[in-house]
Amino acid sequence: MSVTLASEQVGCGRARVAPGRAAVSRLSGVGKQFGDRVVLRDVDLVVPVGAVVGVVGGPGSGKTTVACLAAGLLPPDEGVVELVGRDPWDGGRRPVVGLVPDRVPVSDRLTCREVLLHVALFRGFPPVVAARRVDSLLAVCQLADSAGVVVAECTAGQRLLVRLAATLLGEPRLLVLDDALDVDRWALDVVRAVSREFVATGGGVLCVVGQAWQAAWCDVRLELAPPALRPLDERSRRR
Ligand SMILES: Nc1ncnc2c1ncn2[C@@H]1O[C@H](COP(=O)(O)OP(=O)(O)OP(=O)(O)O)[C@@H](O)[C@H]1O
Repeated sequence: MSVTLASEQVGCGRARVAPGRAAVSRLSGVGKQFGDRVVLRDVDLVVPVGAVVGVVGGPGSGKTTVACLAAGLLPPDEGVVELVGRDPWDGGRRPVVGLVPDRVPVSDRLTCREVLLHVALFRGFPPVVAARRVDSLLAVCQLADSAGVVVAECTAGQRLLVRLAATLLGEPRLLVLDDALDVDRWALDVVRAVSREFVATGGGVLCVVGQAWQAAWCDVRLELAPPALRPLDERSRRR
C-alpha cells in the first residue's frame, strides 16, 4: 500500500465533522498510472463536508494526481471516485470544483478588484451582482485595502488571495489548494480562516503540501509515499 490515511482521525481531534458525515469527495481503493508508471495504488481518501484535508508528500509522490482524481479531473485506473456522492465520470452534471490556479486569471496588469470583476462577469453574474460578490469576497479575503492595487505590484500572499477569491466566485463545493501555501504568515492565516469559513458553509477543502508542518492545520492528513513500481492489474483498469 502506498498510502497511509488515518481515517479514524475524521471526526476526532480538531476535525469538526461527525463520523459518517457526507463526503464532498471520496476515493476508495484508487490506483492511477501513466503509461507503465504506477503513481498511486490503493488510495482511500475522504474529504468530508466541513473538513480541511491535507495531502502531504515529497516531489513526485502523486499529490497533484490525488487532487485531480478527487476533483474528478482525472479518471482512476482502479477503484472508485465519488464527487458529492456521484461518479463524476457517469456523464451526468458535475458539482463545481474550485482549483486555486497557479496564476491570477485575466491579467496581472489589472487591479485586484478588476481581475475579480472580470472573473465574475465571465461566470455570467449580472454586473450589479458581480460587483456585490466581488466586494464581499475582497472583504472576506482581507483584500479590501488592496482592491485598487495592480496585481503585479501585490505581494505573493495578496496574489494568492486574489486567486482564492476568484476561485470562490465559482461557488465550488470542493476547494483545492495545490502547493499554494508558500506565502507569508499573514496570507497563510487568511487562507486558513477563509477555508474554515468555506467548510463551515457546506464545502470541503483539499490542501496539497510538500511538508508535513504545512498540513498541521488540516483536520485530516493523507501521507503519500512513492509506490513500488508495478503495473496495476489490467483486468481492473476502468479506462
Ligand atoms: N499526465 C501525466 N503523464 C505522465 N506522467 C505524469 C502525468 N502527471 C503526473 N505524472 C507523473 O506522476 C508522478 C506524480 O506526479 P504528481 O504531479 O501527482 O506528483 P506531486 O507529488 O504533485 O509532485 P510535485 O510535488 O513535484 O508537484 C510524477 O512522476 C509525474 O511525472
